[in-house]
Amino acid sequence: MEKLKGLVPESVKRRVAESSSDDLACLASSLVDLFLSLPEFHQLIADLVDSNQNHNLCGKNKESALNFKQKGNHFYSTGDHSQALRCYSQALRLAPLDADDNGKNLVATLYLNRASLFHKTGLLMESLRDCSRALQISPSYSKAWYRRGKVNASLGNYEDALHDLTVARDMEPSLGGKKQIENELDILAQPQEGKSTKPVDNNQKSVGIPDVPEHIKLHCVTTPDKGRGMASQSDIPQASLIHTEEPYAVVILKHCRETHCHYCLNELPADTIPCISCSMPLYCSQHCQVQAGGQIHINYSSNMNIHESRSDCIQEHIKDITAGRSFDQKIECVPEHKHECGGVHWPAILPSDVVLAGRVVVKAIEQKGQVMEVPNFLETLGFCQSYSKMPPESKLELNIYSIVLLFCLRHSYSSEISINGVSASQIVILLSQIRVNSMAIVRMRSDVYSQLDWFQKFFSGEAEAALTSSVEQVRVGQALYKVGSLFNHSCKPNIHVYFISRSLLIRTVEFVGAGYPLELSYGPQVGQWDCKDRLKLLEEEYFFQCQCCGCSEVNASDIVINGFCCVKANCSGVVLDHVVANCEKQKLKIPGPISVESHSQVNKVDDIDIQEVAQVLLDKKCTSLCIDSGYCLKCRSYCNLASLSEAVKNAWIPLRRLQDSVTLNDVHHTELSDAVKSLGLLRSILHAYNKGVAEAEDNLAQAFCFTGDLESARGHCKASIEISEKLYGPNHIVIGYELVKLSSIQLSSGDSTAVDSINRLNLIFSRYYGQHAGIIFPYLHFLERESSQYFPVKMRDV
Ligand SMILES: C[S@@+](CC[C@H](N)C(=O)[O-])C[C@H]1O[C@@H](n2cnc3c(N)ncnc32)[C@H](O)[C@@H]1O
Repeated sequence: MEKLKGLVPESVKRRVAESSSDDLACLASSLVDLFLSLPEFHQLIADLVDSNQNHNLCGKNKESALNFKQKGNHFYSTGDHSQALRCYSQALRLAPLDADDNGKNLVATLYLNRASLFHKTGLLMESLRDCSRALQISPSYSKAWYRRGKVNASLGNYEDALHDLTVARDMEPSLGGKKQIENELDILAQPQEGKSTKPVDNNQKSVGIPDVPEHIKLHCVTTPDKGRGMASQSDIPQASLIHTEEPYAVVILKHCRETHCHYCLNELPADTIPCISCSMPLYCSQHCQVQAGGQIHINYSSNMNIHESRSDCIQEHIKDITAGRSFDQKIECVPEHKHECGGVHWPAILPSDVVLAGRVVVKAIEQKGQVMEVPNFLETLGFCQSYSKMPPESKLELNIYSIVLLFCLRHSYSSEISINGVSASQIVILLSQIRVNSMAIVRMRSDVYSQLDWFQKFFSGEAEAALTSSVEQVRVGQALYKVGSLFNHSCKPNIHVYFISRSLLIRTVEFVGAGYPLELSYGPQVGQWDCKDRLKLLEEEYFFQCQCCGCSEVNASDIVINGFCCVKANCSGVVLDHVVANCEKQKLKIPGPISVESHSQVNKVDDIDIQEVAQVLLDKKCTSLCIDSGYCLKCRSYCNLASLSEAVKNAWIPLRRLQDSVTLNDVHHTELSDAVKSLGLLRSILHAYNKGVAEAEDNLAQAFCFTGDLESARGHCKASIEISEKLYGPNHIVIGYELVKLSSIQLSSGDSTAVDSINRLNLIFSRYYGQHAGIIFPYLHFLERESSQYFPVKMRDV
């Protein structure tokens, strides 16, 4: 792509830089002509769409599949189970569905090999699913019936095991084989201990998305500052579910391609399923595979005779297993990966948002039922866009990608797709809409589970184990939601977004009055960053100047978050550097008199210290408030910020070193004591509620956990939380995440106040995630279970 950019003449680049959404068609038409005249462009398209190249990234390849199968068999026999699994799964990814391997279907053989591996390693459900997959492809595969019977027997599912083994015996051609199965059947025929129960297949379990209560009705409102936005027609209590929605289009992010399902975006199980026509996507279940790639058509005719001359219940059993019950579920009418399939490279190579644009175009065309001459579907989608406000470099990229995508779609989807200035400009607009309207689908960072390891190590007496992770969310996908994109941003959001699979759910995090805007955070929040950093990010990523209450009204958090403390002893005032001071002055330049009432954010703060700090700004009711950098806002004492900033920089050196040592699992005592001294220095220079102090406290908590000094760890963790409470407010989800750490430390050190922390974090989580808190964050169940085991009396009192 860089090469193409370099081939665009400077004069055209200037035109692109100056272009607006109104004159795009003419510009795009010149670019199409330019690219068509360049051999390099034709080569690039050929590379992206040709599925028959030597170094094919995404196609099926029987030879490679057989190679991986052989390696898998080798690792299996030498006992290297994880390598064997990797090889079988890779072979499955590469094997064409109709490939033959010594008279057997290769894919069915691979599923069976993997099923044997799972059986051997105790992954019984995975094994059962792979047996069924092998049988759906080759219903008369006696070894697969046999393996299925054995796995069902291991699961205690004796009735199914009997049926499986009966079918296996009948289909087994060799006499020796038949005899062996007879023996197994004899053993099963003896009375079995325990009850025969159907095992629950978690792979097929999906969480139902609840309906929004009927009395909650949202409507779209328009304001001069923010355009369209959403509001409620009536008052809404805190923690109410106000909106759920399925995406219009979704794409997995590149870094999650090997770890998450390409359809539902959940973490992949061990028994991954590949796409049937290419080697790129991986799915967690056949349901997701079919939703993404379309229905699989297997020719059952050659297997029709397998039902003959068998009892009704055995016939029913064969039909049940080989027809694949999971396909019965309702299939979306537009399989979203289908047009990218067949081994072409472009879906793997182009950026995720360009692939997402391709999915939007195809879905829009499919829904219309005809390929449109001009894809004017954008109007019907109704997303806003900010093309004209984008920097020149982004505009050029969008213009190039739009033409490349059109060529890819014409090759892979429909030759009727027209490529001209009008269609290319429409794709440019679509890409710019995706930039500002798409949402990142997130998941809780899975190494939260490493906390679980850490925690269990404490209980088993391995005190040197470390608290390895904070609770974090990772982006796994990018999606467009038609209604979801109408919610505007606030750095002090009153609603919270989360995802179950690909479904969007929105909940209020505080009481919201009728008609009041419902606003979520696009990323930055008050308490996380100061105002200037938030404004910068929103400007750079979303191309707007934030007009939310957090950025336009004085709030205590923004004043103290990067503040220095006053040089005068016992003064709780704050000293601002010139960047923060200028930013706060901007807020006060709002036309009209400044009254205490207008600054609702400050009035809401109930903590007396922090209110005192902020109140200094509001005591003088005029626009010429003195927010000079370097002077205490409360007592006006002067503070030499230049020398203090240098001291702060130096104080961070030992703290960062300590952090690195924790990461490397190698903490020395001297490092720890240097870091404690640095924290003391930071506390003497920075304001008591400065974010940097909270981070230093958190670093130390982690390091003391590592060394097993849980009392110190608990103290630093609490100190960090106290600051976060001032910056975010006491019931913010960030406090919930920090309480997870604190309660883990408390539980580990036998401190019964863990119960209070767990109760508090449960309240916060249910406010943000409602009844889904445990699904989003399974570690909650673990904390509850452990605390009721160790402090049963206290838990009962709650
Ligand atoms: C996802 S859209 C939200 C819906 C949009 N207002 C509309 O009319 O379609 C994002 C766009 O809304 C506007 N917007 C959202 N939050 C804003 C805020 N806090 N301040 C100013 N503009 C905002 C910006 O133009 C931004 O690019």
